[in-house]
Amino acid sequence: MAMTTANGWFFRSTAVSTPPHITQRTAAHHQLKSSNPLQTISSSPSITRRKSITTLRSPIRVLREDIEVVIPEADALLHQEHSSIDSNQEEIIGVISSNGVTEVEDEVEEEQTLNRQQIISKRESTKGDEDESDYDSRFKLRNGKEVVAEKAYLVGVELKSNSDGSFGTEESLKELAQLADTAGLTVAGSTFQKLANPNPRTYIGSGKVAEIKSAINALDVETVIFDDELSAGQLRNLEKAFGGDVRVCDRTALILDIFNQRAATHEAALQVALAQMEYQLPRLTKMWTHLERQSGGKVKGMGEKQIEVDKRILRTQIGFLKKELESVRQHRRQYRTRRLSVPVPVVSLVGYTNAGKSTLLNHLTGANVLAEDRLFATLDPTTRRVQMKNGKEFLLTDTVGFIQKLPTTLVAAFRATLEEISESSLLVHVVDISHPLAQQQIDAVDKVLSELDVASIPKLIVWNKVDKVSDPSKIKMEAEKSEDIICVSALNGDGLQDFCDAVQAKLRDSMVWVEALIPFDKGELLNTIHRVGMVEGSEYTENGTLVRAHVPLPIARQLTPMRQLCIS
Ligand SMILES: Nc1nc2c(ncn2[C@@H]2O[C@H](COP(=O)(O)OP(=O)(O)OP(=O)(O)O)[C@@H](O)[C@H]2O)c(=O)[nH]1
Ligand SMILES: [Mg+2]
Repeated sequence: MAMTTANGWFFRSTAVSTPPHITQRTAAHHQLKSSNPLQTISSSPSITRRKSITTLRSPIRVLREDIEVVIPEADALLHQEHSSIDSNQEEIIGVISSNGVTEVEDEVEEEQTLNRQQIISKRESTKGDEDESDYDSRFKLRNGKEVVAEKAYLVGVELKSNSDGSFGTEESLKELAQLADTAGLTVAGSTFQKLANPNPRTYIGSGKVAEIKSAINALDVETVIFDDELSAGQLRNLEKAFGGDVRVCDRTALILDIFNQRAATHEAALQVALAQMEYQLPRLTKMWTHLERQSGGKVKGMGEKQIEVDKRILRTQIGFLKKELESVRQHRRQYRTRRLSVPVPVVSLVGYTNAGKSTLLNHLTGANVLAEDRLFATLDPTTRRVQMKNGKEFLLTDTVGFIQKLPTTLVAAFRATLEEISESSLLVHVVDISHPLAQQQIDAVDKVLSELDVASIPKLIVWNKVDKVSDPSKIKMEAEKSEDIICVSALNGDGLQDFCDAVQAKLRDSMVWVEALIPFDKGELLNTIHRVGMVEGSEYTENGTLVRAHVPLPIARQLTPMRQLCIS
């Protein structure tokens, strides 16, 4: 059965046998989970999957669904999905790959990996009732996409102890509004408060709580989003204080939600699921409240016990996820090793979200990676070959964007993906130079990079979107002061030749100087040196071709016996 609460919340019972308290689920989240293999609530063939819908829900409510669906079948589900992961993974790691964002493909794959138990539970839960059409009517078209028009109110806090001169509270709130928009929410209003210290009970002061409560009533707000991470107690107290069914969540939950919506590959989905569960684990106290409400009064002891059960279940799931992630990564490592054996230098694009990394990759390689004016358009690394006019080539990898206040659980979960960049020959830091907070964004990116052990990799800085600044020539003059900065417009192609030249010069610095005598029967090796190295000179001798060149390390290794030949 499905029912709609006063503010549009959807609840339905489930046919999967679960602890009695784990019975509520939301229809919107039902959709959300389709991008997450461990949470795949796929559907009968007639029910197609939607993307870009509002999926923001209290993390605790999300949690209940996770438990509900995954536990009975977790192991089977993991194995069942593995075959499809592999092909998907190969596609991503391969030299010429797609990041698999095509919605149609996702749907097909989803149907293929449908879990039997889920089909049964889905059928039973939909049998004879109207809940699908019920929540269908909730979706509205916005910017050509289906969303639930759900109103959010944003709250920021300026802590005196936190005046490190980076993002100001108002700027940070603006970014939070962009995040909310990306998640499909409508921002109804926002407020912020200056505090010496956060209130341990409600984070903000009681006066502010009352002010927000009035705004909630006046604006018909359904979700209040805080710009900083809140504790379980603060979340609970704020929900109580605001009353009704108003949901309270924080920036971290919002970002996790966006990642969950956007995870297009199995590895990304696993990483996000892991980050969500780790975020939820210390916030499980909400269960107790829920239990109290269900029984219509206090159920001391019982609730507490249930929390322990829930925590154990969650820890088991975290264990499953980590195991599965390890196996996916093992697979990725094999492809990486294979890729490294092809000695084409790898250049990684890093940068703040929305800086234009994917647009740059698309322009240089003719790729079709999703690039849009939304935060976190890209979650999975995509690698493509860039062929320069002079015949040289390198591999270009697009990566997930960074953001200030990046949830630590996410950084940890995505560490393996990000660590790929630590094996690249060059990092290209893409900056949206037209952004008013460009410097703060650069600092935020450098902060994440400093945690990733990439200090020894040469770096090139690209000031992108020069077409958007008010005085491009001034910006270009500024950039010319440093040989590590290149100005481009990834959108109209301005400066891309300079960019390729700068990449080549930087790559040469990371290569090894060799002089080697290549026997005539090793013509293929000579071709490779010309293709990926920088040949300074070559001459034919009786015994082969004598080359002097900068080459990538793997080629230098291959050339070792020939270098000895040359020396003797
Ligand atoms: N005017 C202008 N817009 C650009 C330029 N480069 C990218 N954009 C726009 O900026 C937005 C973000 O571009 P993306 O390429 O998706 O940015 P990204 O860095 O890959 O973002 P994430 O994947 O979210 O990390 C898109 O709307 C692009 O069209 C540029 O040189 N000039
Ligand atoms: Mg991108």
